[in-house]
Amino acid sequence: MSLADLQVRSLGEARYDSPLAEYVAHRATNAYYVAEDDRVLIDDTISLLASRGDVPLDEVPSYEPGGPRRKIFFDPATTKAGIVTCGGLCPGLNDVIRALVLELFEHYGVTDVTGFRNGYAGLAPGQAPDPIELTPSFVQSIAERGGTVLGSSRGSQEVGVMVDTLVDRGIDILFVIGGDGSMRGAHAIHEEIARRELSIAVVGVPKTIDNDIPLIGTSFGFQTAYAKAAESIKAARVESDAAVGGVAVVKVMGRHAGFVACYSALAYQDADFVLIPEVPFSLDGENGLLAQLAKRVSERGSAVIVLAEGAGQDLIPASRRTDASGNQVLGDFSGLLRARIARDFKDRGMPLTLRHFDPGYLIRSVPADAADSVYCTRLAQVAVHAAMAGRTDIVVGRPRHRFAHVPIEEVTKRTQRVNPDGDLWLSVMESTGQPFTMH
Ligand SMILES: Nc1ncnc2c1ncn2[C@@H]1O[C@H](COP(=O)(O)OP(=O)(O)OP(=O)(O)O)[C@@H](O)[C@H]1O
Ligand SMILES: O=P(O)(O)OC[C@H]1O[C@](O)(CO)[C@@H](O)[C@@H]1O
Repeated sequence: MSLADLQVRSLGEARYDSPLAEYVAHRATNAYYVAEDDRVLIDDTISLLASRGDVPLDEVPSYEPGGPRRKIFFDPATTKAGIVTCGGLCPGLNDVIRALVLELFEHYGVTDVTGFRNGYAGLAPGQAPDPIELTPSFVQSIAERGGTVLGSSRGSQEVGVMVDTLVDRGIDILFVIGGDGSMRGAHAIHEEIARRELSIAVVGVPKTIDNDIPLIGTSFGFQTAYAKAAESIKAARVESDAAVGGVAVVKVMGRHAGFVACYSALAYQDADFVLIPEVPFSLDGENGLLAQLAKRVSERGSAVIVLAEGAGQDLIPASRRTDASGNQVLGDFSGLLRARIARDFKDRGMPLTLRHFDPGYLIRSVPADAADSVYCTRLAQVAVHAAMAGRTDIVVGRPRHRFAHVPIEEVTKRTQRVNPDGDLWLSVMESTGQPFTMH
């Protein structure tokens, strides 16, 4: 694996003493890693990888550590910040908004924070309701509910128009909470800002319940989401165990990445088969899924299949994966699978009670659990420290268990997938007992 040196952009030289300067000075003398020059290799990453001989020292990524800086770029007294949430929902969005606002107000003394409504549409005049003023009292209780108080959207907006809005409103810092598409948008906004030679920081807090954004560690809300999906799998197990020839199909989100399916299936080890987009399989044939399923039901009396929504797409006729305009869409493999199971059990003369569970939107609309809420708070704090220090065109994340700044372009270059040869998939195989190949 060749790992890039992750160059972080900054708006310019830090000019003001940070309100947290005293704490930073204290930390610099006690730090696990030396943060004095704001650009260091993470010590434990180097020693771990180098000691294992996995990666040559010069290929270890140099993430810039997250955290407060002694000097900052923006004057808190005059700084105006904006927050926008884009893309699909994810547990913890309100937690991130809340923590951004509290950190800005309470630790930096920034008192002007605008919440743009309905995603990037809120940055295009006339496309969304007026922005709202975000204050500590407004955000105090918002994390009790799922979703986002700001609203979200997926529409397409002119980058130049969005930057015009930032300029018109005097915004110095834009926080973008969203998925890979939103981060591409954030990078495009940064490019336009740079082209106009403006000093506006763009900092992303990556969001995806699919956990498919690379280099950031686990994404916030992911744990809450798979825990919710695991409840459906547990229910599916109970239902199928109590039925004659009980088979349950639990469809979970995951268009291109099967992380939700893997983790939710591992949670209570209630699944017999996990199907993910990264691992192809056949329905027919001696080792195909249908034969394996019949075998499992004969032996155990029931079976639970956890299906990531993007799995099995290659088994659906192309015409059912294309919309009226010719665009590729997600085909209904769950429907096809259930039809094939019904036919197969009938052909085999086996009794069947087939149940379908679709936790779908439920898993992403719930509030964050305590662990995710903590994670959201810490990510938001790191995002505020980064922005106040003038970092731009970055996202915050926790690669290798260290909060860090990662250039936006690095996280949007590729998407993270379950490695079919990796230890997560091995755990799934061990837990379910399904064969490594089903062809
Ligand atoms: N290259 C780009 N330039 C400008 N805006 C973009 C770009 N790519 C995506 N966007 C905008 O980002 C917003 C969110 O994108 P998208 O719908 O892909 O969701 P997402 O952030 O990937 O979240 P999810 O993970 O839920 O899909 C949309 O408003 C979209 O127009
Ligand atoms: O229905 P929506 O909002 O377009 O979102 C569905 C998609 O969003 C995600 O939750 C996140 O990208 C996917 O797992 C899912 O396919």
